[in-house]
Amino acid sequence: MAENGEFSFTSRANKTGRDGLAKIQTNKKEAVVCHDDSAPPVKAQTIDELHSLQKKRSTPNTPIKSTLADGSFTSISEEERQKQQLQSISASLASLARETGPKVVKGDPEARKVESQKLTHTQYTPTILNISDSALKFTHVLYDLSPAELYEQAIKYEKGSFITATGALATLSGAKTGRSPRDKRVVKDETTENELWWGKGSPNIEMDEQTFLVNRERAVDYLNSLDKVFVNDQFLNWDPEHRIKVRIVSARAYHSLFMHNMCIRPTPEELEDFGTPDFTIYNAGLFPCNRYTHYMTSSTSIDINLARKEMVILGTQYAGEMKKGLFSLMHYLMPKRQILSLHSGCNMGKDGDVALFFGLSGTGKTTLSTDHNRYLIGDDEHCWSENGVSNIEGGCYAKCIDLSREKEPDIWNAIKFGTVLENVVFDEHTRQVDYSDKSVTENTRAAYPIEYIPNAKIPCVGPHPKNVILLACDAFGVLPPVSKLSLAQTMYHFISGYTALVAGTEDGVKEPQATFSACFGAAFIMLHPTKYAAMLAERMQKHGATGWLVNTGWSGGRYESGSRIKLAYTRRIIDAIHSGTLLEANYTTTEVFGLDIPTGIEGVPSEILDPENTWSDKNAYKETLLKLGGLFKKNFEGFMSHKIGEDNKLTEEILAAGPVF
Ligand SMILES: Nc1ncnc2c1ncn2[C@@H]1O[C@H](COP(=O)(O)OP(=O)(O)OP(=O)(O)O)[C@@H](O)[C@H]1O
Ligand SMILES: O=C([O-])CC(=O)C(=O)O
Ligand SMILES: [Ca+2]
Ligand SMILES: [Mn+2]
Repeated sequence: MAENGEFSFTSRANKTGRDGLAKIQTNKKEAVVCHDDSAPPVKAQTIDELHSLQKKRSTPNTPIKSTLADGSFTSISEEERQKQQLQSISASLASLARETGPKVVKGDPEARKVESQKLTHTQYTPTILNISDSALKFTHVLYDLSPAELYEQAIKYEKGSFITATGALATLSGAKTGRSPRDKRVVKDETTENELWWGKGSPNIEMDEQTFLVNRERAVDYLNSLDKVFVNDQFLNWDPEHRIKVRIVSARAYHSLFMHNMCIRPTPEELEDFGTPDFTIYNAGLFPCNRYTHYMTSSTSIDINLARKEMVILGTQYAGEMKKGLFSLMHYLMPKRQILSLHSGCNMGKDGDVALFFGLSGTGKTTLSTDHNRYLIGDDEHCWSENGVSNIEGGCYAKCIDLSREKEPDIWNAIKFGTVLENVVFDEHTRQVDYSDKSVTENTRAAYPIEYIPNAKIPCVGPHPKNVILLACDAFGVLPPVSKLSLAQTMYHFISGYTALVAGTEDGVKEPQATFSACFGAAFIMLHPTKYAAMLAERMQKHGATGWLVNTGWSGGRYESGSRIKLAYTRRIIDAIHSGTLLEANYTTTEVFGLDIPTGIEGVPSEILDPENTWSDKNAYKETLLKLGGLFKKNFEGFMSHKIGEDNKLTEEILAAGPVF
């Protein structure tokens, strides 16, 4: 690896056509020479002409409509439509201080080099108050490019972009290979001060409007200083009544392709009628924030301004920031409409039975919602409204570490042309990915459109959930592989949001690290956790959903003596939940956590169902169990004074549903 953190594949990558192609010298008069190919000659006089034939122009879209003052529709010319679109993009990229937008022109600056002299740019020139050099410069916009075009852009201009053996686009996200929650700021104004969750435990770090504008200007100036920017206009939420229009302005083809895959892709007709976006992201990627700016504590800042409907990203190229930034937005907008937003996966059986999968990062939402025998509604972000469930996204974001074809065939097969593969390591020659390699990061990821999963349910909506499955990866090895929960227990564990991972291995000390993250996604919620919990309780009660706690972590002892529960067993457990057989099983109740555990499940060794059986040292088991119980209690102290729902009854039940000892 080179010192800049990027891979260098010296010889191979640089051999191709750097010097451009030489002009063919054709000589018509000498065409009598006998050639062994009998095909008609190519209809081009020069190589450039030949290349221009290769790219077929897309068939024009259906007639473009625009609304007249009297409400009737009229067709507008392609030229006029382009002009309107460019005006909208120019307005998006406008400097607020100078009150002027950049001169925006569509297309790749490289492709236009030759023609540029004769080209008349369709430009937007607003009333210019102050002219500066930046206002005289053109910014080329690569608008809603196709995956193929984005591949070309990435490979040509973004170091670290390669096509893997199965056709995916391998990329590097730079210095950041995960989100930066401590750099996520939200503008506190008169409205958000009262509406949002602030203070201890809240993910919303405050910033003021002025500072937001400073960062926004920095991002916009950076983007406008580039030769070209990428713009995606897309949707969030498959529920047509509550669809949100988002625009993403970014500096990298990687980011544009990532969002193309992760958000809902508009049809050409929908794109024509797109209009003004409801929310805009300015992703300046590697360009840092100014550390002398008020509130800045590092070179990274991810800033949300709900009033302005904008988000600015400075100093990180990790694409997950965009995805999860929009999720935060939905966690604000949806509850305002009485819709519950959830960090969960979701799938549906042949009979229409829907299951939600909650859990923190790496606990199995994507793995377990991607089930060959069920329809995938979504792997990570959903809404639960009066009408049922809907996916917020149009793609999946799967963890790839140790991915295997046998255990996760549908995810494996989704890693093909169009898929973004982040931070993986592959063979220099064959471009075969080594999924076990953690050299860049353990958080290797694949982002693919949901249709890449063969049994995806399109549109990604479904009826009210029947089962609510809470996933925890318990590295202490004391939580049972599955427990049936009462409503109060479901709320207790939902608010706790527990998981535990094994800490870093560098110094040989492997102590499980318990993490509690309210609503299994505290990093993304905007309101107090009890607001979401109350909505979940109300919906589960109304629709008769059953809660389950599934430990996808350790069994047979702690991390050092035990091992992670086999994925095959977890899948059998989940099957028994879906089929309804687990609801009918016999149960016993555990000590301390008071969890109801089944005595038998088809395809799962009965002895593992009660974790106590799997520990050879019973004292160590009890000690570890009490230790974890203590951590739960301590974490829940912060929620003791909050009421959940209309009456105090549920609140009291929830408080009593935690560990007792
Ligand atoms: N018993 C098990 N159950 C579920 N997953 C398991 C199990 N054993 C190992 N795994 C592995 O754990 C990982 C679960 O990650 P997954 O992508 O499903 O996380 P996620 O909950 O979707 O997280 P994120 O919100 O970060 O996307 C996968 O790599 C999977 O192969
Ligand atoms: O957002 C990410 O980087 C990955 C993810 O899904 C999560 O952490 O929940
Ligand atoms: Ca996931
Ligand atoms: Mn997630």
